[in-house]
Amino acid sequence: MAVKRTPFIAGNWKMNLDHLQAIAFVQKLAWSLADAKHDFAEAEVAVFPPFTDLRSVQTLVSADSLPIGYGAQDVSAHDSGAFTGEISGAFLAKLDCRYAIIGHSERRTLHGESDTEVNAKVKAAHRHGIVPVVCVGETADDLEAHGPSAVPVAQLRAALDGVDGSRGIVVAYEPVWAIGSGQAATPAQAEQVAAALRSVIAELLGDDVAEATRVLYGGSVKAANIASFLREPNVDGALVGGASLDIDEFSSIVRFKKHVGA
Ligand SMILES: O=C(CO)COP(=O)(O)O
Repeated sequence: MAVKRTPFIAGNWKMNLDHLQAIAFVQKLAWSLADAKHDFAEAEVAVFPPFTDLRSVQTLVSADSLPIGYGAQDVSAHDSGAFTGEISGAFLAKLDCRYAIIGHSERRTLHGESDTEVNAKVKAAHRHGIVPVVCVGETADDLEAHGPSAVPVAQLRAALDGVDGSRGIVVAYEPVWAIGSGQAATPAQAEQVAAALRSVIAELLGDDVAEATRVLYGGSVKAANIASFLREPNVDGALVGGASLDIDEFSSIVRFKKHVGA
């Protein structure tokens, strides 16, 4: 029987908004969605602030029982020890983080994060009950040389090696050339890769996990294009960068059904 996957709209703030700005933002986002009578069964919402904001966001979400999830933008592959500057999944779990983004292309490119490290981080998140949001995606050169699916598929295979699928994962397909460029993939391109990624999940973790796993698209998602992605059968939401920093725009993306008449 087909599982209904709840669409997931995730806002990756990257290195933006300090903890005071984060509190104001999350409060206003919650008001905006409440005003619009957003049904969270129609779309789950989570924000991914910088590490230094997480305690403040936790306190606000918990005190006001806000229906907004949150997660970290990275997690250490290690649980504790002499790893200066790293953040353990144990600490994130203590802050009730539901998710952690792992293997974002900015970490792969700017910090040389390898497929092996991404795999170790996925396992570290699982050890602490955190759902990894595993990011994969090809560069413009990869696209030209290998087509759209080859690199994301290879990255996902490596990321999921030896992973226990019963602990939950989210996969985000983010073509590097579409990130921050204003030039999103077409919905058909996103669907093609999302379907290929779902096949990898089925092969490595089983059909039930593949059926239940949300595959997101990320890269220049805006209120104006979100509905076209969500119409695709294998695209279950979006990982939003720049547009997640604007309350009206992000709230509008979350309410994707309302503004395009989808
Ligand atoms: O990298 C992204 C989210 O992780 C996408 O960023 P943009 O939405 O700014 O293109």
